Amino acid sequence: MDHLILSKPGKNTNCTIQLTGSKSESNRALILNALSGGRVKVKNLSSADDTVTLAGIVEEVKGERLKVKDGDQAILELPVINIGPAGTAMRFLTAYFAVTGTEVILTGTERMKQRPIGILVDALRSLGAEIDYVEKDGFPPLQFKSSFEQKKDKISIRGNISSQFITALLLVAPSLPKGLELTIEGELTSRPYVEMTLRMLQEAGIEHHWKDDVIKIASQEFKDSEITVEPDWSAASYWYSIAALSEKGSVILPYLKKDSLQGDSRIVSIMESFGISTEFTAVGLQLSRNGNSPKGTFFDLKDCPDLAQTVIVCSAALGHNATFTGLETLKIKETDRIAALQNELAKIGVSLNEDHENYHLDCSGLHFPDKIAISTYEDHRMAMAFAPLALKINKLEIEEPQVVGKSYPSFWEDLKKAGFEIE
Ligand SMILES: O=C(O)C1=C[C@@H](OP(=O)(O)O)[C@@H](O)[C@H](O)C1
Ligand SMILES: C=C(OP(=O)(O)O)C(=O)O
Repeated sequence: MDHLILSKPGKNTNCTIQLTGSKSESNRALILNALSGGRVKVKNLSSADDTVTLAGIVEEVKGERLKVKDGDQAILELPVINIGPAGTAMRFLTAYFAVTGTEVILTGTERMKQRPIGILVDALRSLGAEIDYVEKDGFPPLQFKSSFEQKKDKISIRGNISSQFITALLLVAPSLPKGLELTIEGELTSRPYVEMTLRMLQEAGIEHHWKDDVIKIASQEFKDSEITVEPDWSAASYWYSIAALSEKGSVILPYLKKDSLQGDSRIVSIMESFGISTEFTAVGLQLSRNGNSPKGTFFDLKDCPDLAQTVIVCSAALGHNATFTGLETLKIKETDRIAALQNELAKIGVSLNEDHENYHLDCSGLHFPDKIAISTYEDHRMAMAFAPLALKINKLEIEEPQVVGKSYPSFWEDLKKAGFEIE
């Protein structure tokens, strides 16, 4: 399907939506399951395409079907594993293949070949891994060699490009013969994702020690354990935006927890500023409008970059001028999300202007045409962040709507449950 047209005849929204499992938790759990030889079990895995892809690869690797046999014959060619657009899985598998000495080539989409990985490769090489770049230095595809011998246990890594590099190293750390002492240099971006990793390792029986910029994990065994993946808070954020743009109503999202491992649960406090109250009830999280008009004017999203599109588009649609910071990493995600937001917000007369580390949202020209078409740039979050605009625009065309599959395959079906019409 090259596009769909979204409309919302009634402006009240009342629904209960069962969200799929967290993509971030699921991807970590799959790596822990593989490294622990199945001792760490996983429940409620996400149905996100990225997780399904990673699960399939991990299954193949566990079954050793990827191993190239030399025997009497010369090795013909290495297995090529294509991770598609899944950045988290790309980074986690890089560490996994490196330290398990799995001889493969790991590649992804054209966009994946533009997403940096050099910092992680350098770190793994200094630990002793043999990894080559197949095309361009610093970027996928990567080629892994069949052996790994740990050379050292103390390494440093820059923290401000992607926390996924740090998580990737932490996940494999307990399986390293000498363990790992990781020093994070400079600022740490997306910090809650590192905390999530350490908390999940803890659930799997792995101790760590984190003081200032140094995280230590000794070589140790996983324990028999079971990880239950919580629903995805990044996915929940689109429902917050829908509630904020609806006239009235309430949305119930079962099984989301107050004490979540996911940093994107910060959407609760961010959306307080946009007039949405959250209650944790017996049936799940219930969000509803409290009648207050938007009030916050400065939002730091360094800890929760995946919320940026949701919050910026919602603020724009409410005509609420605000300043956002902590958006540096958005340029190297599924697309350059800053450029994508600027292009698409211009269609409703809103601009997002860079000013050193800040971005100012200027809604002075806000208008809602009867019909607009939103481009999605192969980015699930562009499609989902703009979809709530159907509450303001009669016919909202979303191009390449299947992009949502990356993290939230049932997104359009769920919108129908909430009274959206889709042509
Ligand atoms: O570890 C994770 O699961 C993730 C970390 C974040 O990436 P960065 O650390 O690159 O910001 C986030 O944007 C991504 O969607 C998921
Ligand atoms: C950045 C994201 O994912 P990844 O880095 O895993 O591709 C995302 O889901 O918004």
